[in-house]
Amino acid sequence: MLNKLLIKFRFPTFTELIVLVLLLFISSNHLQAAPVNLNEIKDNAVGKSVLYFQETKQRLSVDNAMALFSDGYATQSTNDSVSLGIGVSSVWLTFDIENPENVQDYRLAVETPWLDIIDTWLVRDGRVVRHIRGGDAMAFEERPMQYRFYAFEHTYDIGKTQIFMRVESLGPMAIPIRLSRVDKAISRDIAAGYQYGFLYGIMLALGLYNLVLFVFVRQKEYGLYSLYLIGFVINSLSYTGQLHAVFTPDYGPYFQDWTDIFLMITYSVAGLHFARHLLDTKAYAPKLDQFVIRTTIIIPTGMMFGFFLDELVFSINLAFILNCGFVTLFIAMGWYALKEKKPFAVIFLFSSVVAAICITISSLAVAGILVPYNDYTFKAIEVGMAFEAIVLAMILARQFRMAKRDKVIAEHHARSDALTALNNRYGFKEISAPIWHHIIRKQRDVAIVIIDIDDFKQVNDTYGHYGGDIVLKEVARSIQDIARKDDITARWGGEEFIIFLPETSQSQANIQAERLREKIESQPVAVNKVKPFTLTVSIGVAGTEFGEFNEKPLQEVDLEYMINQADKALYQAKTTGKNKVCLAPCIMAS
Ligand SMILES: Nc1nc2c(ncn2[C@@H]2O[C@H](COP(=O)(O)OP(=O)(O)OP(=O)(O)O)[C@@H](O)[C@H]2O)c(=O)[nH]1
Repeated sequence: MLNKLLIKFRFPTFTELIVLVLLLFISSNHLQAAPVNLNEIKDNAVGKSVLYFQETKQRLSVDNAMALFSDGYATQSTNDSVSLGIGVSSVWLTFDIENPENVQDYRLAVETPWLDIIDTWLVRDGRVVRHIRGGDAMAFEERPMQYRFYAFEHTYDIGKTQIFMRVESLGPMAIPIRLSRVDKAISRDIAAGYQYGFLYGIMLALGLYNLVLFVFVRQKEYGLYSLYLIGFVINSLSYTGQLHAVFTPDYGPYFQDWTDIFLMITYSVAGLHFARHLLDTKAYAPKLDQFVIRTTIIIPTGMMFGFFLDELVFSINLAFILNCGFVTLFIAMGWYALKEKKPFAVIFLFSSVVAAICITISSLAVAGILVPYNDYTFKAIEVGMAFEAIVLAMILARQFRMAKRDKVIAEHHARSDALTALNNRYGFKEISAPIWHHIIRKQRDVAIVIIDIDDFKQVNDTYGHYGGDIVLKEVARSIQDIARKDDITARWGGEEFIIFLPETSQSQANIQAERLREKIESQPVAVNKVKPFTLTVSIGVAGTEFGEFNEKPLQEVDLEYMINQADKALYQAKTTGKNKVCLAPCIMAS
């Protein structure tokens, strides 16, 4: 009829048009996808050669399915991965393999590890020559290959081999099929082994490093971060089957499924709490913080109910919800931290967004939406997570350094006097104690000088507290100027100062003290442009001569006693006219 139309060159009648449309419709129903030519492929996704349909009611036999395909009851896949959503009915797929020349070994793999049951029938000349069953629901050791994904190898004879597959799964129905020459598949496996080894190696090393830090530093962040990272790596190894192939080959799919769910929930919960602590969200985003806490209580509790009631699908859904929420909550926490100008917020948010983009790329690629399915897009999720892990580790390392620096600063503040920047009483004791013991061991001389500003109350009364503070700073500066490198200077109390002079006898210390007294006396102090006034100090000195103090060997004296003696000498200086140096045991020096 079509020929007639073309030969006569006239407009078709209405009836002819109807027939033409029907013919077109029938021919489109008899879909004929291009076969996969083994001459042309080495290592290819074959999705675009695939026809598929979904079972509607009861389970079909392979003969029923073949009949339906030959009746044209199918849809042509336009993507490398056939993708139909979550919780959908089982799918039948078919494609032809054309081998024009040599008999060759090929590996067929379905590259998502979560598909429950996959059956493949190889058909030649209308006869099933091989049936291969596998999938995630089968124990690892019962699968056609001890491999990450459903896969089998086959030697294809010359001519056409039809492939019929049935895929059943409760999880996302994404079916990326790859046909590779076995040698190519093996080299891809080796390359993937290196890539995964590298990524997981980094993540595990970071996880373990932070675990060690947690054990020694006892800071929650390190523990949570290491749980998050190690949990993620073990989860990846578990759902790709590698963990079970090595450690738990006999435990079966029930154990494997629940291990995946437990690990997924563990690392998500640890990751979320890690982010809360790192960013301190409780302080400025209490609602979000509470939401995260509740989420990490409710979902694992629900999951445990699912576990006790043996509701696998319910628990899987909860784990997926938490996993999706995980990325969103990370970004939300990062966003709040950024608004609060928290340190590390920018880099935290950046790494979370990169991870989220990578996860989306992999998900879309596997779902066959917008993003082409290939090795890079498939592994984007791992790369994204590794990137985030490294960035978070860097943040933790920086935080560790900052915490150490803060500790040093805090310790310094605890030991020094804020007004004069000299040591305070605590700092003085801390520093001088070991030197005191050293001097005793070596039988050297040592001296203590205590300085008190004369009539300081009057300074305060005349020039105010502010003026008094200026005087205190001036005296501290003079003490610093006179002191030698090894002397330990401190503010001992209100307007009292102390100097610890190692390797110095009492007579030498007396000279130093006298020098100091003269220096202060000769240096008028100015407060608020008022006429400068003169200060005086009284000083008490206690020290050894030839290794003896008050005719006692130094071993029989302690530092407190020597300080006490210097204080008594100071008291004598005060009570006998001020502006003078007195020596212990209370001998007038000048
Ligand atoms: N401005 C200022 N005054 C202080 C500080 N610490 C203590 N004082 C004051 O120092 C004064 C010490 O007074 P007193 O103990 O009577 O001693 P003084 O007036 O120096 O008399 P003498 O010691 O007998 O010469 C008090 O008025 C304290 O309030 C301080 O850090 N800054």
